[in-house]
This record gives sequence, C-alpha cells and structure tokens, in this order.
Amino acid sequence: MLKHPETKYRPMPPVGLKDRTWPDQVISKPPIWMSTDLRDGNQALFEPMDAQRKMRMFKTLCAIGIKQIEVAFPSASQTDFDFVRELIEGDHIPDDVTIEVLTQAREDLIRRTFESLRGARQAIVHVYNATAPNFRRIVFNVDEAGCTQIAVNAARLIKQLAAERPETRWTFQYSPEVFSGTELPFAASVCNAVTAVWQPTPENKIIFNLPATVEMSTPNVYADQIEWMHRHLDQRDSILLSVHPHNDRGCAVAAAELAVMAGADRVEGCLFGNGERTGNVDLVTLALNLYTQGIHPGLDFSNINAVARTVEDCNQLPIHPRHPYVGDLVFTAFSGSHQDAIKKGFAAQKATAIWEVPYLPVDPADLGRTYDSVIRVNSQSGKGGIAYLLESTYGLVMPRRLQVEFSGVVQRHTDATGAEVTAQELWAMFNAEYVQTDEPLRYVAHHLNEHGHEQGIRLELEVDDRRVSLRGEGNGPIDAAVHALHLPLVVHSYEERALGLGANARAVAMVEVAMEGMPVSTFGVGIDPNIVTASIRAILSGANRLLQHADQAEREQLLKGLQAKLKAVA
Ligand SMILES: CC(=O)SCCNC(=O)CCNC(=O)[C@H](O)C(C)(C)COP(=O)(O)OP(=O)(O)OC[C@H]1O[C@@H](n2cnc3c(N)ncnc32)[C@H](O)[C@@H]1OP(=O)(O)O
Ligand SMILES: CC(C)C(=O)C(=O)O
Ligand SMILES: [Mg+2]
Repeated sequence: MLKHPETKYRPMPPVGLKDRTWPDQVISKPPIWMSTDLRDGNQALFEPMDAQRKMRMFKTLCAIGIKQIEVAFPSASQTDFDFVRELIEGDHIPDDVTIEVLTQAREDLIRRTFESLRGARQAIVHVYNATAPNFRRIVFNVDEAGCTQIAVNAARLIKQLAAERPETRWTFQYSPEVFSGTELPFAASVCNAVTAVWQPTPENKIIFNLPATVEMSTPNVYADQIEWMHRHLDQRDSILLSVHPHNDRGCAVAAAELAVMAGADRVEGCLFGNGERTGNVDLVTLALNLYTQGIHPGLDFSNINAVARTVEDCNQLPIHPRHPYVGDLVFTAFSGSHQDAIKKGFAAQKATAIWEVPYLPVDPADLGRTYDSVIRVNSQSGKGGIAYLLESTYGLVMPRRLQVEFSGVVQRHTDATGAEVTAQELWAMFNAEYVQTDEPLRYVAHHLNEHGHEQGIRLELEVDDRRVSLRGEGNGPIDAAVHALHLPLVVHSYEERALGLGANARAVAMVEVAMEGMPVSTFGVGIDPNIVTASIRAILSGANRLLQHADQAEREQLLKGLQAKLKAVA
C-alpha cells in the first residue's frame, strides 16, 4: 500500500445539498423490486447460467413475488436471445410479471433487442450509456453533447420500434451508467433530454435508473445525489426513479435504503448480493430489513433456505455462512451470554406477540428456519446454551445449579478438544457423567415395604462386584434408601421431571448431595420409567460421584459405615 494514497486516489466530493430532507424520512412501504439476477448477476459468473438454470432462476424469482425481472442482454449472446424467446413462446411469464432486457445505446443492438421481444405481452426495454467524465473521455471520446446525443438517438429509435409493435405494452428505461461518478447537472440534463423524446405521462411512466455502477462514496453522498436528481428531473410525476447500487465499498444495502428515503421508487439488485465484482445490492437483505421494521416487503422468503440452495445452484457460488438472514450461522449463538439471553428470550416470547428475543433481529421461524441450530456449544459457551440444547432436543430441564456444574464438565471437554459439541454429544456426556455412574455402587433392584409409620426399603446393589442386600427406613423411599446406604449422605435438594410424553415417558430425578465432613456437594441423576427407581438411582449417582471425587483417606472414612454393614451381612 502507498504511504501517501492521496497521490493516487481522490476523495468523492460532497453534493452540498444543504436542505436535504432524506435523513428525516422513514421508509413506510417497499420500493418496486427489480431483479437483475439473470442479467447483471449472470454476466458476473465464471460460467453464465445455461438455459435450464436461467429458467430455474426465473421461476424462483416469480415464486418469491418479484414483478419486474431483467431476464437477459439479448444482443450479447444467442443463449440470452433464445432465453427471451423461450420465455415468450413457452408462455412462462405470469400475467403480473414484466420482463426487462438490457441493451447498449447502439442501433444494431437495439434492433436485435426488440427482435427478441416479439410477441411479449409487456416488456421493459432498458438502454444505457455511460455518462461519467472518464467514460466520455476514455471510452467514447465524446464531449457532453456527444454523450447526450448517444442517449437521445437510442431513445428515438426505441420509441419508433415500440410504436411498430403496438401488441406489446412497452415501458422504457434509461440508465446513465456510472451515474455515481457523473456531474449531477449533466446527469439530469441527459435524463431530461431523454424525457423530451419519450414524453411520458403519469399514466405511462418511464424509468430512470441511477446506478452506482461503482460504489464510490459513503451512502449519504449517494442519497444526496438521488435527492438532488429527484428534485431536478423534468416531469418527475411521470418518472419512476430507480436505483442500482453496487457494493464496492460494502455499503450497497445502506446506499439503497438511504436512496429510497431520498426519493427512489424502485431498487434493482440481485438475490443474496450476487453481481459484478462485490455484487449488486442484496434484495433479500433489503426486503427482510423492511420486514423486521414491521413492513411487509411484498416478497416471500418464508422458505429462505430453499431459495438459497436454488440460487447457489444457479450461480454456482456459495452464500457466506454469515450472510444476513440466510447464512448457516446467523441464527446461531456460540458465546455463553448470548446463549443465555436467547434461551431466556424464547421462554419470555411465549407471552408476547412483538418479537423481543435478544440477539435475534427476526424470528427464524418466519423464514422457515428452525430453532434447532439456534444455539451451538463450544469453548465460548456457558450454561445457557448447554441447557437450551438439552431441553430443546431431549426435554431435559435442569435445575440451575446442575446447569452450572454440568457446564464445567462440558467446558473441560471443549477446552481439551477445541471443537463444537452437538446436542447428541452433550446428551452422551450428561449420561456418562451422571446417569451411568455406577462405581462403586451399582443399582440392581429395590423392594419397598411399610415399617410401622415408616417407609422400609430393601436395596439390592453390587458393590465392588459383590451382590449385597441392604435395609433402611425413613420418612419416604429416598430417605429410606439413604439410610440403607449407611453413608454420611446429606440430600440438599431434590427435583423430578418427566422426560418425553405418553407411554414413552420416563422420570428424571436430580438430587444435590453432600457427605458430612466433605466441603463439596454434587449432583446425582437417575432416569427410569419408575419415579422411585429414578430417585434411588439419582441418590446412588450422587454418592458415586462424591466418592469418585474424594481422595483415598476421605473415601475410606466415608465408606466406613457401609463396609461395616457389608461385613455384618456377609
Ligand atoms: C455496468 C454494466 O453492467 S453494463 C452491461 C455490461 N454487459 C455486457 O456488456 C454484456 C455482454 N456484452 C457483450 O457481449 C458485448 O459487449 C456486446 C455484444 C454487447 C457488444 O459487443 P461489441 O460490439 O464487440 O462491442 P464492445 O463490447 O467491445 O463495446 C465497445 C464499443 O461499444 C461502445 N459502447 C459501449 N457501451 C456503450 C453504450 N452503452 N452505448 C453505446 N455504445 C457503447 C464503445 O464506445 C465501443 O465503441 P467503439 O468500438 O466504437 O470504440
Ligand atoms: C447497466 C447498468 C444499469 C448497470 O448494470 C450498472 O451501471 O451497474
Ligand atoms: Mg450493474
């Protein structure tokens, strides 16, 4: 990079529109959408779409609800010409959709363009010539008058050829290419010269499309340019003002939005921002930005994944995983505090209509996306995400302190592997850590019996591979089981819940236990179709985990009572 970029690059001068009104405008309705996926998008591909892919893209655009579709540059290639013919002759164009075609402002190309449209019910003929000073000087070698003449001659020819084909309902469109780099008074004067030829009326409007062929400025400058044109075009009420932002500076979406605030009626762009270089403005993002403001864009993205896969197939280009609204990762939270807030947000959302889930600007379900992949767990995650995945996938609702304890187990795993953990892996870890913990005490069976006012239990266990039978009494089965174990076990908390529904439902019991004389407490979990069995298994799980965490001396001390009992029953 240069030490002094000012020796090579010039800043974009401001427009100087002191009384601009666009900053105070609020977009309250969608613009007219025009898709140029099949033209600007198509011309920017490694391999332009073949006829089959073009048709697939066209049908997708129609299904989404786009009513103006630039389908080809018919004079550029036989494929494009034939595609227009196929659309018309095959009657593939819905009545409420208007196809559009692009041509340079050259007589032979314009004639061929009209040829491609023979028999169309309605069509937009779009003609362009570059108006920026470097193009006038370098590409065309004409002065301002010469440049205007190119546009005017083309406009005249288009008007004449349209008049010869009254069976088609024609709309005329003119683009001063590289408008973003054109002096505004000159851009307006070329457009006004074209208006004088086409003589539009409010009932029969023409389209002036003002492209940021190359995005050269901050979006506010583009908005000023559009507002300036909005004020200086002749017969503004007979003109649809269109914008066509490219994304060279990464601001095309913002530029389009500000341009609509500045007076644009129509936006040209491509799905997911395909197009020359860094792309045309992304129509999907624009539409869904409106949607999240409570304004229906008039386009249907209720199955956005299907649209994305089709577009990827047609363009043979992948969509970035972080692309707004559609990327694989945009409804995914990795970090703990985000996961926690999203989990709480989904729970709170059940009680309110207005979308308020933190960190998610849109309900994924509105776009046909599921909550399944909302939360992912890696080393940046906390208890919230883990709890959400286990709850949403397996119906396991953990008490808060168990969430904290288990997240430590997961954290050790993710720190060691560096990898993301799926819900299935979390469930396996949870089972291994709690449910299947059967060393040194393994549950075999239990038998309850009444013992006066007390609950009696006979507990069959395997202890260090030895089958034993232990008896205990208490004020309920759990208390009786604790006494039967002859361990200094204290139960701090107990929770039971159902896992699953109906005949397949199982009980999950979660206990927080400690041993007298040991400073730590831990959780034990039991799962069983029978609630008492689940509870006893939970007690054994907790006891085993405490014993596993104890050092040798502690372990011997804790097991003293049980060992004495085992000797006595031997
Ligand atoms: C910003 C955009 O996206 S614009 C659209 C770009 N898309 C395309 O170009 C589609 C593919 N294009 C093509 O296949 C070809 O360019 C064609 C078939 C349209 C024309 O091909 P050619 O006749 O070989 O001309 P070429 O493309 O080289 O254009 C150069 C000539 O056209 C002139 N020209 C370029 N653009 C325009 C225009 N909009 N209006 C009038 N003349 C133009 C140039 O001044 C140059 O004239 P010169 O030969 O007298 O110096
Ligand atoms: C032809 C015009 C509208 C164009 O694609 C551009 O300027 O980017
Ligand atoms: Mg373009």
